Amino acid sequence: MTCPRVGHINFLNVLPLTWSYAHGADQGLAITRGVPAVLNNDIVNHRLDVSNVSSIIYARDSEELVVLPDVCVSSDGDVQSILLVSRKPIGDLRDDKIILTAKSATSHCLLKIILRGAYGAIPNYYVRHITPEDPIPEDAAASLLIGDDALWLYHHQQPDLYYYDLGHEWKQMTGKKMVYALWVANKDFAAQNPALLQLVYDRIHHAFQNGLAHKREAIESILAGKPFTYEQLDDYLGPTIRWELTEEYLDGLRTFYDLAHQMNLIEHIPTIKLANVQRS
Ligand SMILES: C=C(O[C@@H]1C=C(C(=O)O)C=C[C@H]1O)C(=O)O
Repeated sequence: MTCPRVGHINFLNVLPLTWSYAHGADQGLAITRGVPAVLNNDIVNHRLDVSNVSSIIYARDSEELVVLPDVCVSSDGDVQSILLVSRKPIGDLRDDKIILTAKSATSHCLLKIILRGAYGAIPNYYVRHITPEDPIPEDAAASLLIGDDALWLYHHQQPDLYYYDLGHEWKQMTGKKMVYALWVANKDFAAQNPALLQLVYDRIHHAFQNGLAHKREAIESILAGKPFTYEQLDDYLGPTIRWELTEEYLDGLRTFYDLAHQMNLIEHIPTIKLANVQRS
């Protein structure tokens, strides 16, 4: 049996899954680790069979993909790790230059929707590699960071800069939950390999449950190599980041797709097609 090729975004926001993969759940899976922008590209180009990807990618390629049920990366309000850091208050940004992290896709759209919809601003956006230690280049007014970079920045705020949590801003603007990442499978892989698809779904779904049951151990296992305290990660993983793709989260995702479409960020509003697996 060939191993399904599975992508894994190596951010702390999926630590329960990372921990489970390190404790046997990766058996029989060929796992590729990377940042969202790279894995987004890999799944669309058939270099992966299943991956967690930026949620906007499904809207851009929904004809080729199916969504795994029950798992996602989301928040109901504050997310801590999708952050706009700015030299001026958000309401004063107009046609300024804003740098977008090259790691992301969903947060780029989320920021454009929020700045246009809630603040009437249409800034000039540029995609670049940025580091949390020096987040806003000289020539720019603000920067957007995601993942562990943003979480670090969230905990190391400078008094002369302004910080905006986009999960918070989204909730304020729409009243909805927000889904940042989905697990998707290539449609051909799903159609031709139903047993392997079921295996990957079971593995990922159980791995989250198992990783969460070992939350303390999972956090302690990575503390030495990461610039966060136990308390910061305990708060981030669970109350803040959510992983259940329930109807309420799907509703938030549909609103995101609607608004992205209104702003011409996606060509059509996709119907969310769930993969045909036995739910566990
Ligand atoms: C919550 C987050 O969501 C991430 C944001 C993504 C994006 O902006 O494309 C992709 C995957 C998610 O894991 C985060 O960055 O911490």
